[in-house]
Amino acid sequence: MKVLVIGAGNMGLTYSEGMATSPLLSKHKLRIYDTDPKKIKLLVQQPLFNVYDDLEDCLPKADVVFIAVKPYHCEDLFKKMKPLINNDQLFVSLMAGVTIELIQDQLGIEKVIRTMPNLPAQVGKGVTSYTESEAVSKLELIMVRNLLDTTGTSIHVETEKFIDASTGISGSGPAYVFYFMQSMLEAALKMGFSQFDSKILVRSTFEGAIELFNQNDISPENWITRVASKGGTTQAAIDSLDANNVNQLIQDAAYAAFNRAVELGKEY
Ligand SMILES: NC(=O)C1=CN([C@@H]2O[C@H](COP(=O)(O)OP(=O)(O)OC[C@H]3O[C@@H](n4cnc5c(N)ncnc54)[C@H](OP(=O)(O)O)[C@@H]3O)[C@@H](O)[C@H]2O)C=CC1
Ligand SMILES: O=C(O)[C@@H]1CCC=N1
Repeated sequence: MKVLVIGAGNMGLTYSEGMATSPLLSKHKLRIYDTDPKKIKLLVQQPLFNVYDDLEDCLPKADVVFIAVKPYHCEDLFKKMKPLINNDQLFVSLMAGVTIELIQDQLGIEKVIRTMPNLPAQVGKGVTSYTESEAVSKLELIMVRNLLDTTGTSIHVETEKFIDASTGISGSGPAYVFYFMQSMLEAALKMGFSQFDSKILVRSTFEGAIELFNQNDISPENWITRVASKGGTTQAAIDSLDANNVNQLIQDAAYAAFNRAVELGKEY
C-alpha cells in the first residue's frame, strides 16, 4: 500500500511522522507533497518519507491519499488532482467542513473517508473521528483507522454531522484548553509570580487534574466538589465562574466552531 499525504503543514506532517514511525509503512511507501519550496527544501533532508513538489510524480500511483491542506486551498488543489487520479484510490480528508459529497463531485471519485483530527496527534495523543462514503469497504476502513491510530486514538461516527460536531469539541478543543491556561498564567503573573513559577503552577495543575481524571471514573463535576470546601476559596471561584455564565459561554464557543464547520462545508 502506497500512501501520499498532500500538505506538509501541522496536520500533514504530524500524520506522516506518525505513520512513518509505526511498523505499518516503510519509507518508500510514504510520500508527502507540498507546494512551498522552502518546506520541500527542509523536508528532503529528513529520513522518514519521500518528498515531492510535483503531483504528477506522486499522485497517480498512490493507493491512499491524505488531503491536509486548508479548506480554502481545496478547490484549486482538486482541479490539479482530477486528471491524475482514478476511482480505485481512497481519499482521506483531514479538512474541516469540506463534505464527502463535495470531494466526490470535484474529484470525480467515490471512495472518501472524512476525518477530524486534533493537534495533540503531534505527541501521539490525538483523537480523530472519521466516517466514510458508501463505496469504502470494511477492510479499507480498518486499514485507514490503523493509519489514523498511529497518532493516538480514533472514533468512528455514523454521519458527517458528527465530524462537524467533533470539530467543535476535539478538533478546535485544544485551543479552548490553551485559552484557559493563558488566563491562569495571566492571573498568576498579576499575583506577582515570575514567568517561570507561573508556568510551573499552571502546567502542574493541568497535568495533575488530567491524571486524577484519567485514573478514576469520576465526573469533572464530582471532582469539583472534592476540591471545593463549603464557604472556601474554590467555591468563591466557582461562584464567580457561574455568575459570569462561563459554563454556557464555553458551550457556546464549542457550538460556534461546530456551526462554522457546517458553514465551511457550504462555502466551496
Ligand atoms: N491545525 C489543527 O489543529 C487542525 C487542522 N485541521 C485541518 O487540517 C487541515 C490542514 O491544517 P494545518 O495542517 O493546520 O494547515 P497548514 O497551513 O499548517 O498546512 C497546510 C499545508 O498545505 C500546503 N498547501 C497549500 N496549498 C497546497 C496545494 N495546492 N498542494 C499541496 N500543498 C498545499 C501549505 O503550504 P502554504 O503554507 O504555502 O500555504 C501548508 O504547507 C485544514 O484543512 C484544517 O481544517 C483539522 C483539525 C485540527
Ligand atoms: O480552526 C480550524 O478551522 C481547524 C479545524 C479544527 C482545528 N483547526
